[in-house]
Amino acid sequence: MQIQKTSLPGVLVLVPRRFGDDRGFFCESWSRKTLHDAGLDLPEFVQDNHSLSAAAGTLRGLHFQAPPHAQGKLVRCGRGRLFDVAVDIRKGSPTYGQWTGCELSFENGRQLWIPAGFLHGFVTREPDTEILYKCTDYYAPDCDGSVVWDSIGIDWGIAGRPILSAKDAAAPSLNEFDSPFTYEGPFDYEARL
Ligand SMILES: Cc1cn([C@H]2C[C@H](O)[C@@H](COP(=O)(O)OP(=O)(O)O[C@H]3O[C@@H](C)C(=O)[C@@H](O)[C@H]3O)O2)c(=O)[nH]c1=O
Repeated sequence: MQIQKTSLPGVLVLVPRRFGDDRGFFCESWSRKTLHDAGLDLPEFVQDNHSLSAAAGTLRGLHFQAPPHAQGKLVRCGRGRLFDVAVDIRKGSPTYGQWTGCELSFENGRQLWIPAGFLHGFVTREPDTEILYKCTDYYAPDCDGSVVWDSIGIDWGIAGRPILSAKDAAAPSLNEFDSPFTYEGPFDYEARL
């Protein structure tokens, strides 16, 4: 398992080991023990999500759940290719409003760890792209929130407008948004990695 820091402290790229053979490959896509041995203890995951986006250029986000149901997410791509993005929305954070992104694909097997206190969104780069992610809290529609995709200066790598849900198209901009998260200092694991 490789663990790589990103430009946003707290957000990590994880690359599980793949064992290839004549049949294809095998990989442990999640192992609490392997991560613990590498110095990374993530919160407990309680829900796994899976979605399919039929067309390339489909953008879902930027989403969060507010406390007390804030979610950390461990994201990977099951089929196809997508560009996954995290944005720090913790008030008082030295990196408030900053974003980082990573291409996740079936081919590269990368995963992105996005802690609570960050927006999450992605755009698909191939038709029929599947995303799979583990969440640290259950879906709580009353705590669901979003920020519009084009109010942060993210380079999504797309030409023209993406395909959006009506809800995502009508989301507030980052400037209009009052974040429910507050910065509580650096994540313990950053110093250990
Ligand atoms: C997120 C979610 C949605 N739903 C339902 C609500 C709705 O009827 C339908 C589709 O929901 P949405 O349009 O919100 O789906 P989607 O736009 O794919 O939302 C997801 O986007 C990515 C970026 C995330 O980070 C996720 O946490 C989630 O917010 O699924 C659940 O039952 N459980 C869930 O956990």
